Amino acid sequence: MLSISNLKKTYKENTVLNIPGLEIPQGQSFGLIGNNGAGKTTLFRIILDLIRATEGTVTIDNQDVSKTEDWKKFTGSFIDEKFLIGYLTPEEYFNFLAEVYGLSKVDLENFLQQFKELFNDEIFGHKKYIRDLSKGNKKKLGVTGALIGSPSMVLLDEPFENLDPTSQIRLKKIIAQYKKDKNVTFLISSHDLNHVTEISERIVALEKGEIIKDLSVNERTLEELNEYFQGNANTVVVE
Ligand SMILES: Nc1ncnc2c1ncn2[C@@H]1O[C@H](COP(=O)(O)OP(=O)(O)OP(=O)(O)O)[C@@H](O)[C@H]1O
Repeated sequence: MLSISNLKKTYKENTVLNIPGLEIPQGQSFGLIGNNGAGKTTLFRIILDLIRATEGTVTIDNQDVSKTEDWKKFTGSFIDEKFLIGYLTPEEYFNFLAEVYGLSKVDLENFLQQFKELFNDEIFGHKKYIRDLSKGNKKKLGVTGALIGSPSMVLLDEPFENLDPTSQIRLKKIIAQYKKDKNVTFLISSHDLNHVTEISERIVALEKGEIIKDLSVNERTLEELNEYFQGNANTVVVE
């Protein structure tokens, strides 16, 4: 269970995140949406203790993420390319992760087998450094890296961005499979309302750092979200 209490992030006088309370139970697939600058990445970065909140707490299984380390063992994440190691090849990168997470060579081969279709023969065997991969292939590598080591919670920031349509569908299948087989909690931010609605049981929308929608996904949700963002697009900004 991830629990957020009285969370605020302020830069100078500018409050960019203000979440009085939010609980995400184990195994929930949680979609986070919101326009540019709404606070999605800020929230993920606070959850992962990459930045500190100005006020409030985030706990994972009752452990304050800013004060404990245990949650790191079962939390996978991919926020951006800085999570990768550009001077390694993909093979070297996964060997490194396997060592960190205590996977044998066979464990690693079995793990990577699930991503064979997603990788589409473009990741391995090309003697390319990660820094030279395309944006989409870097994304595939990062998302795969977030799933190594049997995490029980996974945070992915914009996992579908830069992926071709076939890869988007393949990734959705992988996420659904992980959720079904391993009861993994997924926190996924996305600008793609179709994808995020399809893979989430619950969707939270942020606007200017505040939760303005918290929906259990049903057959009406996508329409509701489209109407909401369409309404925003029709709003005339008066300076
Ligand atoms: N270091 C910083 N200093 C000042 N303001 C910051 C800093 N980091 C983030 N912000 C501000 O916090 C707000 C939220 O940004 P954030 O990146 O979390 O939004 P987002 O919802 O992820 O946006 P996007 O969809 O564009 O990725 C923005 O207004 C941003 O300018």
